[in-house]
Amino acid sequence: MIEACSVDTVRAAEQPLLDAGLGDLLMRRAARGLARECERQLRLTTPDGALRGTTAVLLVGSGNNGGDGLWAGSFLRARGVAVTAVLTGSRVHEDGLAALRAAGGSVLRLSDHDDAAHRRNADLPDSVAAAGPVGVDQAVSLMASAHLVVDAVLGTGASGGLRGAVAELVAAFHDRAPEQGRGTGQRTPRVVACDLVSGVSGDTGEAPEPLLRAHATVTFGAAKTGHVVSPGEQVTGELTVVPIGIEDRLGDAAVHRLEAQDVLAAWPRPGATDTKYSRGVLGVVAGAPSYPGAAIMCTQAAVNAGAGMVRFLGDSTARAMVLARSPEVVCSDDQPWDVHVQAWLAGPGVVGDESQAARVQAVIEAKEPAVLDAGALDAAARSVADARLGPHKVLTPHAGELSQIFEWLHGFGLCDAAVERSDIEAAPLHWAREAARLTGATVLLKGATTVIASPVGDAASSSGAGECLCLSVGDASPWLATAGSGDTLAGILGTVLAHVAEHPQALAGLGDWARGAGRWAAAAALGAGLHALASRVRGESPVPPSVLAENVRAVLTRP
Ligand SMILES: NC(=O)C1=CN([C@@H]2O[C@H](COP(=O)(O)OP(=O)(O)OC[C@H]3O[C@@H](n4cnc5c(N)ncnc54)[C@H](OP(=O)(O)O)[C@@H]3O)[C@@H](O)[C@H]2O)[C@@H](O)CC1
Ligand SMILES: [K+]
Repeated sequence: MIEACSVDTVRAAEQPLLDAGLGDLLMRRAARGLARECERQLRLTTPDGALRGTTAVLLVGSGNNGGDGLWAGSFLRARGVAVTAVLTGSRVHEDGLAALRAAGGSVLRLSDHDDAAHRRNADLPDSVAAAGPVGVDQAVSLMASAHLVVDAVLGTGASGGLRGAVAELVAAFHDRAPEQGRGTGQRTPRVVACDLVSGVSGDTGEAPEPLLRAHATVTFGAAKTGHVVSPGEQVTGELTVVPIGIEDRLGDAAVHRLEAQDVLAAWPRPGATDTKYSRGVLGVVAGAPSYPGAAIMCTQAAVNAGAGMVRFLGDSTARAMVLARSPEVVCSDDQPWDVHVQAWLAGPGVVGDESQAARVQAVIEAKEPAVLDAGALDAAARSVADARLGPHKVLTPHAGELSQIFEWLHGFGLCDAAVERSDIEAAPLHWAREAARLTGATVLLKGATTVIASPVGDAASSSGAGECLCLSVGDASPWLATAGSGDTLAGILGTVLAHVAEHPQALAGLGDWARGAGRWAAAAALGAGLHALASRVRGESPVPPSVLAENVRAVLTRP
C-alpha cells in the first residue's frame, strides 16, 4: 500500500524539524536519495554500468527543489559524473549552488530571447548573474546529448505548470529527444524528477503541459497525491520514496494506493465452514436485446471471481445466453424485490429495454449495496434529486459518463455548472470527490489510474460537507481499453460487494479506513485491483473481456 499525502500534510510534518534548524539536514538526506536513483539510472545507460564518463544536466528552479537538485549534482560529481546545472529561475538555492561549484560542476543560466533585458528586469543575484547564459536551443542540445537529465525546477512549492523559457525548453526537448540509447537499449537521456515532475500538482495530480516526462521520480518523506492519480502518475515513471526523518510525524494519507500484494492478500477467500450464501449472493440486472453480451460477460466475471451464487434477472433470450456460457448462474424473470441477495449489480448493457430499466430502478432504491454501471448511471444520477444514494451504492463511470452525471446534477440545481469530459480527465480525483459529495455514493472513476472516492464521516450526513475517503488503483494493461472490459469489472465488483455485505469486517486488514462505511470504497478498490491484475496475466497482450474473466481465476489461484 502506498499512503500518499497532501502537500500540506508533508509540510506540517517537516515544520518542527525546520523550526529546529534541521532544514539543511533534511535537504541533504533528500539529495542523497535523489543522487542514488540518478546513479542507478546512469548505470543503465552505459554498457559496463560505469559512472565515469557519463554526463548529467540538472534543470534547477529557484526554490528548495532546485536546492535538492544542486546537492544531488554535487554528490554525482564526486562519483565522476560530469554535471552541468542550468538555472531556470531568477533566484537559486545558494548553498546548493556553492556545493555544486565546489565539487567541480558547471553552471549555466537559462536566458530568454532578450538576455540583457532579462537580467536588468529580473535583478539577478550575483550567483545567478555570474553563470554563463545559455539559450533554449543550446540547452536542448545539452540535454539531448546527456546521459541523464534531472528535473529540479519545481516541487511542492509550485503554483501551476511551467512558464517562460523553461516551459519552452521542456517543450522543445520533447520534440527533439532521441529515442535510442548508446547501444544499451535504454533510451537516453534518462530523466529523473526531483520530488514531482515539475508542474504536476502534488495535491491533485493535474499535469499541465509542457512537462518533462520522467523515467523515475524520487520523492521525500511520503508519496504525494499527484504521484498516484492521473494524469500525474502517467508522467511520474518509477516512484521511489526516500525517508528523510519526518515519517513518524505524518498525518493521515489523502489517497490510499492499493498495490498488487494488497489486492491478493485482502481478496476474500472462503473458509472451511462457508456456504454459498455466506460467501455472498450477487443479483445481476444486465443486458438488453441490443447488448446481450454485457450480461454474459459480467455474470461470467462474477462467477470466476468467486461469488457464492449469481442470480441473473432478465428475459428468456438473455437467460439462455447467460446459461450457455455460465450454467452455474441462477436465472429468472423475477423482479429485484422478489429475490434475496446480499448485493446487486445493475446496468451493463441495459439500453432501450423497459423491463430491465424498471429492475435497475428497483435496485437503485433497494437497501442492499449495489454496483451501478453503464445503463444504470443516468437513472442513479436522476434519483439523487429525491435522495442521496449512500456509500454502499458504487457508481462506476468513465470520464464521459461522469460528465453526463454532472449534467443531470446541474439540471437539478445540485451543482453550479456542467463539467466537460476534458475537465474530468485533467483532474479525475477532484471530480470523483465532487461526484461522491453530491451523490452520496461511492464513485469509482475508470481511467489510466482508477480513482475511488467515497463520502464517509460527515459527508455521508445530510449536510453533504466533510470528509471523503480516496483510493487509487493502477497498473492495468492499456489493452483493457476495449468494449466489454467494464462489464467484466462490474461483475468482479459485485462479487466483492456481496461478500463484504455479509462480512462487514472482511477488508479491515487494509486499514482502519476500510471499516464501517469505508468498506464499500475498499471493496471497489479491491475489485478494480483484481481486474487490473487479470489484465496482465499474459503480460502486455490483448485481453478480450471473455479472456479477462478467465484470467481472474488464474490470478486467484494459489500455487
Ligand atoms: N521543506 C523541506 O523541509 C524540504 C523540502 N524539500 C524540497 O523542497 C521542495 C519545495 O521547495 P519550495 O517550497 O522552495 O518550492 P519549490 O517547488 O522548489 O519552488 C517554488 C518556487 O518556484 C517558483 N514558482 C512557483 N510556481 C512556479 C511556476 N509555475 N513556474 C515557475 N516558477 C514557479 C516560486 O518562486 P518565485 O517565482 O516566486 O521566485 C516558488 O517560490 C520540495 O519539493 C522538495 O524538493 C526537500 O529538500 C526536503 C526538505
Ligand atoms: K521537480
